[in-house]
Amino acid sequence: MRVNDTIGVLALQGDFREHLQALRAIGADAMAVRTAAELGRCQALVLPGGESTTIDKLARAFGVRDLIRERIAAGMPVYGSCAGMILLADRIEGGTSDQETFGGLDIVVRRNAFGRQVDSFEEDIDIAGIEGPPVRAVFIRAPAVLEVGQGVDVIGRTAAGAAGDRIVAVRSGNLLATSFHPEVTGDRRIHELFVKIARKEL
Ligand SMILES: NC(=O)CC[C@H](N)C(=O)O
Repeated sequence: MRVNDTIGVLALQGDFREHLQALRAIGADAMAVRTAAELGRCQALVLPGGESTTIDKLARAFGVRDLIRERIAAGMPVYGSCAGMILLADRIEGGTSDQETFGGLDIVVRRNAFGRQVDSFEEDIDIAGIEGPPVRAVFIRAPAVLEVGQGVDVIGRTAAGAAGDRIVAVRSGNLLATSFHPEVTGDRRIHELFVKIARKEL
């Protein structure tokens, strides 16, 4: 019997409600996390899209930042979407000088890699490990991955078109990150992938 299957969604800022809804729609036990006690009840965590600097600042203010870092280092499964990808990255290129991340994922990201808000776009992307038609990926002032370390698998990239050939989805062990927002499309396959990773089925 599994002791605890609960997946937390960091609910300090950003589109955490959409992630909670997506997880619940596929039958996962999901809860909003704002405090250390709440994080303690979760065995996995989703870092939503939003504004990575704000989420980092609020995580410090709410006293959960160090705990999140420790749990990631200890192997907690985490999925980061957009700002969440930035927070998971070990390094940021072009970040504000005082911007730190939770880290744990050996990648270098560039914030706002596709331009400004007005340059937001959608593209169909094949994701390694996801069956069926490509995933409709929504990019909103999205980051891109510039470098991946050893042990990090690139599982999705944009086509070499207007957006360029960019790495936008990666997995490293228990950590999954996408530049885009699957929580806004109704296609639950990225969340299903994460739930399988969290349950150690993949
Ligand atoms: N949609 C998003 O999550 C945008 C991320 C935001 N541009 C950041 O740098 O944090």
